[in-house]
Amino acid sequence: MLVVNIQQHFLGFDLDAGFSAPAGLTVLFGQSGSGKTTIINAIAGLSRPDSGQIEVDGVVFYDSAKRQYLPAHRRQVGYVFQDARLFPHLTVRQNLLYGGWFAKTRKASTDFGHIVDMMGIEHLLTRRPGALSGGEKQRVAIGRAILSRPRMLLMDEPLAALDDARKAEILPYLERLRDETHLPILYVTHSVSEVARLATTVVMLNAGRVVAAGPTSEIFSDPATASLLGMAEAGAIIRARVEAIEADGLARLQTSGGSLWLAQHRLQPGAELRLRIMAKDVLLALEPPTGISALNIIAAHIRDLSDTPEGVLVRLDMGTETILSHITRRSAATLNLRPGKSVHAVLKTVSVAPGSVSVSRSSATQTPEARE
Ligand SMILES: Nc1ncnc2c1ncn2[C@@H]1O[C@H](COP(=O)(O)OP(=O)(O)OP(=O)(O)O)[C@@H](O)[C@H]1O
Repeated sequence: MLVVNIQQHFLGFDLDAGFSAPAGLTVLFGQSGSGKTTIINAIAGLSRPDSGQIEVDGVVFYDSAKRQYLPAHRRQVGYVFQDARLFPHLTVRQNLLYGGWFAKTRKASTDFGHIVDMMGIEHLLTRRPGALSGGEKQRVAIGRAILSRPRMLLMDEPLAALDDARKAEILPYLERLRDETHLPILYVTHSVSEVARLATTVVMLNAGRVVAAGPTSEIFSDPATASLLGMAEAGAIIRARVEAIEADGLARLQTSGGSLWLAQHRLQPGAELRLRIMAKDVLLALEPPTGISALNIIAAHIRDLSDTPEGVLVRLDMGTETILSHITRRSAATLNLRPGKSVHAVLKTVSVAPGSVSVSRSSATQTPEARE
């Protein structure tokens, strides 16, 4: 577990940020200039805050009150930057083993094989970085960071320099990294779809302060987060499991609120997914609507309503999950929406996180099962 509580003053900017990041992938998320780089530089030991504490798994990196400061080279923090920063004259194998003081032990060679396999870079070991794609270089850079046996990993926008195809290629490796290494990973990104796909915990920063922190689904279904993201990006993330691929090719998904159907051809029964449901794509009806093309209609209860500059954001409980719907003030008044009321949420679009993987637009007439 990483525990951070630091203060730093620059001319025109004050950072005062406290949060903890458990094992798993914690995304540090916030607008440009909100203090993300200042925080990760302080954790890496590249800069010293004015005051505060930083601790990883009980090891004190910095404690101003106790005058403790562990220099960067003794922190054992793996750092992955936007650009892979590999040595161009060394092969991939040599890059991976660079500084590999541990390389002669049997455990080390097992680790090497395991990490090479986890990052899918076995076939690249004899190449030099010049002969790798951007995504491959990043996988090697991540492999190198893990091979240094870090206490934790810091990743500063590791996909920002890649095009969408390369991003999609690397995301499954980041998921494996998150699920198999049990390292705390602090990951900086501007991309909501990366957060949706990867984050187990989200720390939202605004002007040097932590404005929200917690499990991803909770943070994204919070109206306060929605207003920070803006209504075009606001939306909940819910978990789903693929139950079956039906005869017409639609995948039937089980969520805690009921079944959903998705036209996603690459899904396999049993797969666990994260779905992103944008607030602007959720309509509300008092009765289960009939004769409409939307396939995904789920019974829900209104938890609360909050005003936005453009309308009303409705927070809905759907089983144990929470989703958001952004509607006009006139609609909210006409339907007399209030907390506790039962409604039917019509999901125009459900996308598998990240949004770039696939988007399902339902086209069939509603079936009786679709109302479940
Ligand atoms: N060494 C410094 N001296 C003075 N001001 C600094 C210094 N480093 C950062 N700042 C200021 O601190 C604020 C936060 O910067 P920081 O780089 O941490 O933000 P960020 O969230 O990482 O932004 P971005 O997403 O653009 O990388 C900015 O206003 C920046 O100008």
